[in-house]
Amino acid sequence: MALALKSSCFLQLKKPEVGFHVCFSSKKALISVKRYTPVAAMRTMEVPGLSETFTRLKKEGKVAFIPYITAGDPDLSTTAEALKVLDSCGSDIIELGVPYSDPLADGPVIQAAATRSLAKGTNFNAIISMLKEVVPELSCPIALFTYYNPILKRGPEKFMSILRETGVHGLVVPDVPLEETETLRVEAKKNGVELVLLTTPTTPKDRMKAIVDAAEGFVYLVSAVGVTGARSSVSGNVQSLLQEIKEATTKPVAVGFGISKPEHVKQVAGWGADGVIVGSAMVKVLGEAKSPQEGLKELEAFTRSLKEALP
Ligand SMILES: O=P(O)(O)OC[C@@H](O)[C@@H](O)c1c[nH]c2ccccc12
Repeated sequence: MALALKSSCFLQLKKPEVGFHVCFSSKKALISVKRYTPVAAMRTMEVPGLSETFTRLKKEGKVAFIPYITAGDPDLSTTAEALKVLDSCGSDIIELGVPYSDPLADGPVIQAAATRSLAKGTNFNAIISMLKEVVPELSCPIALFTYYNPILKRGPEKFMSILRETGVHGLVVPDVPLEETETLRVEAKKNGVELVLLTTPTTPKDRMKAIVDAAEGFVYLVSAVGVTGARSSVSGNVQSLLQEIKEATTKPVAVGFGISKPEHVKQVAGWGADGVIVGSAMVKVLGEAKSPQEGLKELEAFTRSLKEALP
């Protein structure tokens, strides 16, 4: 006897990757239970991590384009839209900054963005809630950028598990020296989060070697001494720094600080960088526009112009 299907429903377990489709007959008899993978979880699982992204790009002869924006500037719903715009314009990894009141490594543009964002009431938990909604819609991985304070507040273990649950693939923390990264690295690894480490033009060679050995995802080469911010040209020093790092490691190296124009992006790629990071110039376009809508439009055009300058 055929059973008339009365109702069916989807049940999702706490684990985002496991769900069940349950069917009942009109007489409330259980017909079937099928395991399924929710669409959102499928998307999250398909998105490769940072190092995997670089491996794929290398095979294709491409250089990663990595924009940075500050979360909550001008507000979190615009950040959500901006992430989608950056993703759809072909960003390979997006670095999303958590605003902080004392951003010691940041120049005026990112400082102002953090101030605007904090004035709107942006906090870590709100950023995470926004990301939980948006990450499943993105095809590129997110590297969260934060000063140490929010990590200290929650403890590295809890912090990293939050990143894992949110689908964040990478983490950049500029104010933790290598010697202090041990616990962070252990907890990051446990949670599948790649901890990116930074090296600068003034980092001694031995220390640079220790940094590249410990780095996950990619090595962040800070192109110039000082704070973040657009500069008229990229320091010629970067080419030899890249060479030194490449002699010390096979891990991918992305260059950031002061890169703000298609010419810069092209030049750094020509010097052999595996990725280019553009922060302040992006933040300026988005945060200083007449309206969020204008900002998003300009962000799209600017991203395309930078992306087109890359192989
Ligand atoms: O803004 P710039 O000069 O384009 O640099 C990249 C940068 O913004 C981003 O990676 C970043 C933002 N704040 C930082 C602090 C330290 C190191 C890196 C960063």
